[in-house]
Amino acid sequence: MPNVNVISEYKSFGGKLGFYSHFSSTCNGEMHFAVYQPPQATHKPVPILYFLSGLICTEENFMVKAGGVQRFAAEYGLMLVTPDTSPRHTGIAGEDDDWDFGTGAGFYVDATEEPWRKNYQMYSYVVHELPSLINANFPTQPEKQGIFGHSMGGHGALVCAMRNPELYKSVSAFAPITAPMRCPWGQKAFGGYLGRNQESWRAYDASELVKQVGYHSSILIDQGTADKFLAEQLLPEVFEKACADVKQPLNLRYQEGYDHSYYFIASFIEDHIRHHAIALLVTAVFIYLNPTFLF
Ligand SMILES: N[C@@H](CCC(=O)N[C@@H](CSC=O)C(=O)NCC(=O)O)C(=O)O
Repeated sequence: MPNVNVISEYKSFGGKLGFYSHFSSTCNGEMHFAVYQPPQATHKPVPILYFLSGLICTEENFMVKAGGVQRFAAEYGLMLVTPDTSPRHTGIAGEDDDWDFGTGAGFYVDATEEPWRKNYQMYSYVVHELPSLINANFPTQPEKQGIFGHSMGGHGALVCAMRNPELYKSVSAFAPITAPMRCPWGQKAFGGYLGRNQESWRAYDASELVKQVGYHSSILIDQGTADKFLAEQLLPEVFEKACADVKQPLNLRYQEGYDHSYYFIASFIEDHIRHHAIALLVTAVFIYLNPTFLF
C-alpha cells in the first residue's frame, strides 16, 4: 500500500484486522489508524463505517474492547475504520500534561489557536484526509459511509455527520458529549483549540448544529443511566430538546444501570452496527428488489 505502513495484521472472523500508520499532511505528522476488512472485501468493495473514540483512547480501544465488533461487521459486510484521537509526539510544550486536552483529546476540531493549529486538525483529518487514504488503499464503496463514536468521539461523529450529511448516510453514538459549549470538557477543549470567541465553537456543537442544519435521517444514541459523566459532561437532554425543537428524528435510548465504559458499548454494539447496515446496505437490496426505482 503506497503511503501506508503496516504495523500488524490479523485474521479475524474470516476478515482482516490491521493496524497502520501514515504521514498526515493535515496533522503534519505520523498518524495511526485501524481497519477491519470483512470477508466480503476480498472479492468486492464494501461500505465503510468510521468509529471515533473517546478521551485517552488510541485506534486500538474500539477494535479490542467493543465486544467482538468484528463478528457483526463480518456478518453485514461492513469495513470498520478507527482513527487515533489526536496527533502524538508533536513536541508542543505540555501536550501530555492533561488527560482531557492535548494528546488523546483532539476533540475532532480544526484548531485555530497556537501552538495547536499546526497539528491538531482532527476534523479535516477525519472528514477528508483519512477517507481519501482509505479509499485509495482498501476495497471501499466511497459513497457509502457511516460514522459513530463514543463520548468525545460521539460528539465528533454527530458533528462530522451534521456538517457533511452528503458524506455520511448514517450516524449514531454511545454516551456522546452532546453540548460541548456547555460542559467543562468542551469548554476547556474549545477554549484551547478554538480560542475565546464562542461564535467559532458553534460549528462543533451538536446541539447548536442540529438547529442550524439538522440531519437527513434518524440519529441513534445510547446513554447509560449510571454513567458518572452524564449530568455534568454529556447533557443528552440538551440535544434531545434541540432535536425536538426542529423535529429532528432522534432515537435516544436510556440504558438502565450502564456506565460509560466499553462494557456498555459492547452491550449495544450490535444494534448500532445494524442501524448503520440498514442505511448503508438497504439501498442496494431495495434496488435489487425494485429495479424500476432506477427509471
Ligand atoms: N481517566 C478518566 C476516564 C477516562 C475515560 O473514561 N475515557 C473514556 C472516554 S471518556 C470521553 O471521551 C474511554 O473510552 N476510555 C478508554 C477505555 O478503554 O475505557 C477517569 O478516570 O475518570
